[in-house]
Amino acid sequence: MKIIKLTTYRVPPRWMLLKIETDEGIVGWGEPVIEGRARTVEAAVHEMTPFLIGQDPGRINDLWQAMYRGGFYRGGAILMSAIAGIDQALWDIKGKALGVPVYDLLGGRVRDKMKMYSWVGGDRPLDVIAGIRKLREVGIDTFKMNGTEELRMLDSARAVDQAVGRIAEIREAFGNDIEFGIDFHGRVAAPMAKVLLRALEPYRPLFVEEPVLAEQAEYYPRLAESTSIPLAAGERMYSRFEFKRVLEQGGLAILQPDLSHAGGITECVKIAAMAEAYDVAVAPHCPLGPVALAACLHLDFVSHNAVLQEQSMGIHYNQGAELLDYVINKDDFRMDGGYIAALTKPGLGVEVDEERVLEASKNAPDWRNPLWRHEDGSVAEW
Ligand SMILES: O=C(O)[C@H](O)[C@@H](O)[C@@H](O)[C@H](O)CO
Ligand SMILES: [Mg+2]
Repeated sequence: MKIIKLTTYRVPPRWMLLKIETDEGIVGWGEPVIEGRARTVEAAVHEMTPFLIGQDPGRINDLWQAMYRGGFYRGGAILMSAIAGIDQALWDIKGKALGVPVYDLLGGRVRDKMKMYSWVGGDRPLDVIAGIRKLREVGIDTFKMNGTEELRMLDSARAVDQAVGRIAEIREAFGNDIEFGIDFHGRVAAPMAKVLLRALEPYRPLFVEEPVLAEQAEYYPRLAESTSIPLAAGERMYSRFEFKRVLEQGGLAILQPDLSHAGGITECVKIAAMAEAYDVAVAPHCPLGPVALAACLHLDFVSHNAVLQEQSMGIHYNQGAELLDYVINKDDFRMDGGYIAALTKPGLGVEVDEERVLEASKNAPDWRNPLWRHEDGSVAEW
């Protein structure tokens, strides 16, 4: 079998889908994208295309190594997202060619169902209680929200009380009937991280995500010493070589590699295995589309240490299209009591509605995240 064509489709709300065609008629889908940089990743995918045309799609490991090492410069959000989407599509092709779901190519399922969580509140954590109430009606009991609005490197007791007050209200309203992660979203600088973690301690969040920016990873062990709250990070780390360092230094209880940013299934399965050796859990990051989610689920179903899966249904970013709008087999993504069953169709298990994708790609917006500024006019982490 040979790869004959790669086609990219930028689609609302902010995703990009990649279709890889082969000379035997089998087609694979991937989701190479960095939110807000879809066109840059698209260019990276098209730069890799001449190398891929004519190659055997079944030699996923060799193609991955050649894409990663062959260009001399390597790693980073753009190149690893391009490789990720191509990798996902290659696994999709291999599974379809052999008539088995990707998890069966990786040794089979370690679980019967996977625990999911949903976002509540938006860029600024608003109406969280109402959001939780609504999702609990459909059996969701695990949530994630932003922990703060803009936060200065050194901010006030009032800002801390505001952040903590919201969390206190959640525990007040729902007790231990629900669990929730708090995403600091990189908005909290090291001086404030310890203050906030200490203040949140009594409310026992399930985890705090990106307690500091990924470029401040050396703080993870120090922050972990100061709190019993499990710390999570990973959406802005792009290869096992980055995750190696945070595992060696300790501090993270949960790794959150993104299957569309960190080299795809081939790389993230390795990252999950590395984490297991350090007794660290994995909870793949996935605020994206259905192909990215499917790739996450195949990793979840073969990883003993996979504990939670993010999905974007109802997320504040999904303006203009929802998680399953481009999917024909919507029922396969049904959640039951906050869990999802394995995707059992051959390959990734996503039947892409190609017509819908083509139509939507005709006027895809160039999504950008907002540029936030503090009251003094300086740039604030979003
Ligand atoms: O945890 C999450 O989902 C992420 O922090 C998410 O909010 C960001 O990755 C966003 O998609 C960036 O544009
Ligand atoms: Mg996050």
